[in-house]
Amino acid sequence: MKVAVVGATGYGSAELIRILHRHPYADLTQLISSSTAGGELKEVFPHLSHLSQPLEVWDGEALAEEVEAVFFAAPAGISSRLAPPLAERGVRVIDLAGDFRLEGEEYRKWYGAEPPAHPWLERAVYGLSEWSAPAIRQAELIANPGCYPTATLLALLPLLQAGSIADGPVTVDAKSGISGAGRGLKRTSLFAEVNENMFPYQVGVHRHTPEIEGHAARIGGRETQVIFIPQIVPMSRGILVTLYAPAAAGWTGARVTEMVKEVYREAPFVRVRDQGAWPRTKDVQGSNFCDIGFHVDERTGMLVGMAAIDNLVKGAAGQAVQNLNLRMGWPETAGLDLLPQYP
Ligand SMILES: NC(=O)C1=CN([C@@H]2O[C@H](COP(=O)(O)OP(=O)(O)OC[C@H]3O[C@@H](n4cnc5c(N)ncnc54)[C@H](OP(=O)(O)O)[C@@H]3O)[C@@H](O)[C@H]2O)C=CC1
Ligand SMILES: CC(=O)N[C@@H](CCC(=O)OP(=O)(O)O)C(=O)O
Repeated sequence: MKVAVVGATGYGSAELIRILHRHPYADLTQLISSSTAGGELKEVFPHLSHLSQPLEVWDGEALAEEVEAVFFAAPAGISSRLAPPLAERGVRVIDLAGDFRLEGEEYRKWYGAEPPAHPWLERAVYGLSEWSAPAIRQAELIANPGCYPTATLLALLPLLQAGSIADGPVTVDAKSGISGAGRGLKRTSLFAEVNENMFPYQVGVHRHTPEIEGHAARIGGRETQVIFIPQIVPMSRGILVTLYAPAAAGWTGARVTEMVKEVYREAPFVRVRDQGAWPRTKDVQGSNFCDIGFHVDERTGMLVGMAAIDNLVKGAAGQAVQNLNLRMGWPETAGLDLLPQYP
């Protein structure tokens, strides 16, 4: 099946190209670029200098004729304009940006912009693959989750569903490699700012706060407030989320672990780690795995959940391909049988 990527010169696109290159059913025939149309892929990605693929200008009409699915890997605000006309014409859309993840009012408040026009915001399906597969299989437009919400929700949702944490806010301490900020030039992404440095940013105002809370309520069935503290750590890739909440009565670390193993028994990309074998970013690097682990501190009664993903794979391009696989009825793992790169 022919597919296209919009936003061809970014990190998310590079990862989509890597994954789709080995996909058995999807053929990446169109790369759409706003900055480099008319050029070639190898000009912007020297690591792909052996591939000759042109970068093309956006033409929605032509795209709808030529491909059956389009991945949007551009910043927020692009897909809300360009994706609905494609979806109207039956092209499957998978959006890596945040345009279709929040309800209208929330979007206005946290993105400071107008949400996508009715009815596409309502019709879009939030693509957390492990939790929304039946809806994803029918979806016209898939809102791929953000990287931090993916890691957080995969650890948090089983706890909410099983009642293993008491009511009250959940603290989400989240650390990310700098590729999460994209390939654009920013002072906070410079080597001298990131190397041998760690820093929180957007504390209390990050857009992933409403995304986590909204989908924790919608999927997990329980209103939950989160205190979300994103931080940059001196790595290229990887996210480690540690969440804290008071455990409900009777839940030990071992019991939580067994319960969550059962929840993800048939999920090919979620690996629930045994007590002591805690998730590590290097164990998932370059792969679509999310590793999660749980501890209940007997002295304080606090439950600690830990989740590691590669932000560009399970946090972006990998989950996007997983969602295409679900949508098309292909094996969920098609193109994604990537072992982590270690060390
Ligand atoms: N990096 C990550 O870990 C994750 C990213 N995401 C989301 O995925 C999307 C892509 O992210 P990522 O690849 O990291 O971002 P990058 O900044 O690396 O790339 C985005 C690309 O979008 C294109 N683009 C189109 N219009 C514009 C514009 N007005 N301004 C700037 N760029 C534009 C550019 O490609 P061209 O010039 O070829 O058009 C650019 O290279 C974003 O929405 C991001 O929030 C989601 C989860 C994780
Ligand atoms: C390290 C870093 O900067 N990370 C990005 C999150 C990447 C992501 O998931 O972005 P979207 O929700 O916009 O798709 C950030 O904090 O904005």
